[in-house]
Amino acid sequence: MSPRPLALGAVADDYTGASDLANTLTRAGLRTVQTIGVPDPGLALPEVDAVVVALKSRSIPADQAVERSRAAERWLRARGATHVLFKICSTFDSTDAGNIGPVLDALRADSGAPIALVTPAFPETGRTVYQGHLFVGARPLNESPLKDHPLNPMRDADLVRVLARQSAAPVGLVDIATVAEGVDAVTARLDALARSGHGSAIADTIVESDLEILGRAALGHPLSVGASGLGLGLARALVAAGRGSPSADALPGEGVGGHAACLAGSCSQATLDQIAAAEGHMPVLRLDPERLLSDPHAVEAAIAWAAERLDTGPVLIATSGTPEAVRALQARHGGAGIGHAIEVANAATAAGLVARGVRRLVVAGGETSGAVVDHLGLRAFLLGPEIAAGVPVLRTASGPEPMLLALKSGNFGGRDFFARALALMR
Ligand SMILES: Nc1ncnc2c1ncn2[C@@H]1O[C@H](COP(=O)(O)OP(=O)(O)OP(=O)(O)O)[C@@H](O)[C@H]1O
Ligand SMILES: O=C(O)[C@@H](O)C(=O)CO
Repeated sequence: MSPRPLALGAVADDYTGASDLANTLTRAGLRTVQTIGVPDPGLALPEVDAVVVALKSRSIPADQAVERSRAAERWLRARGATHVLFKICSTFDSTDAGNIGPVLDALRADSGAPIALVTPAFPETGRTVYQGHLFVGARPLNESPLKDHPLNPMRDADLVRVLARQSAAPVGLVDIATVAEGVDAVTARLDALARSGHGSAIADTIVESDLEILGRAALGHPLSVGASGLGLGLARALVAAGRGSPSADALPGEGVGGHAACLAGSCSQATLDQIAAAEGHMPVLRLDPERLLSDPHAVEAAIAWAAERLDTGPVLIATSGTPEAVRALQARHGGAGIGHAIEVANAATAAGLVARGVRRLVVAGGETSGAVVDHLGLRAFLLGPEIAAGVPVLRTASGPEPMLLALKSGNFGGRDFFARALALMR
């Protein structure tokens, strides 16, 4: 029997962002699975309302991001998705070279969409958009910690301007006054912008009810671009239209046993605070990135350090550094490419931990999570309980031995995140 058509398809540009979205969709009433890349034909997926295809395409060359996103979109449409959400970061992580604009342009061309509604807003985590400007809490994006991001420092809060530098077509604005007027006003504004040659429009969003309006308006087109907030709006609109599942709840927190460990490669302020808090209740190894780069045995030594302690409880291994330390390291080694070498080391550490019996793994950082999940060869995840806004427990949906993972976006979670995650992962 062929599976029933998907109510919603999503292409996510990183793995933590994908789990954030899958969490939101599940909680809003869509049964959801997260796949890593386009699923192989042999991968058995449960019957679901939504599939989030996770890519690691945020910080790769734009042409590769476009190619992978198009393949994911084709797969989702072949599974019956009439609307596809391109899931980007709620802090619009990108550079002038992309990859949000180039992927948006390509998916819009493929889907025949005249225009795509775009909003990274996620009010639950403090991301709002006003007059096209993105705020992180009370600060504009360019004054938030994102200005110091190791891979894509965000130094302009005006998203109409940011996206216009990346997209081939003009970018318009759906302002908050239009959103406040309701779905018909947003639809009319999108139509007018499309008629005047705009390919996309940044939509203002202050509170969750704005997202419900935007979700309903976005469903009138085949493509939209946004973070979990827009996912919430789309899911609520679909559930209201009878496309959800009464039993869409996350899985109960079934235990998998085994050892537990945490890995941090994110250098975001939230993660730095969480590592400091973890030092109060578990052994923490701060890996010196210089040593990682120069000593071929550094990863092995870190795994041995962990192996001596895992019998007595979870451990945390972190490469994360302060903005000053990151800048100094990048200056010494000539650029942000150094991040990739550190991701490779974190992935090798994860594999060593799993080989020593770790079955519950918390990873902080989107790129870091991508490197770890790829190296471990994990293919799909089912959704478990929510640890913090945007971060669910994930359970592997394939492979011989089940594992529980938490893939934390750098800026998400409170100070006690690692303890909370481990308490829910038994
Ligand atoms: N001490 C360090 N100095 C410089 N770069 C580092 C250091 N430690 C880790 N990195 C690199 O910084 C980057 C952090 O990106 P990552 O996506 O993992 O975290 P994040 O950006 O905070 O999370 P998210 O993308 O979910 O917001 C990775 O490439 C990682 O390898
Ligand atoms: O939208 C967010 O902020 C997150 O899901 C994410 O993508 C960070 O990497």
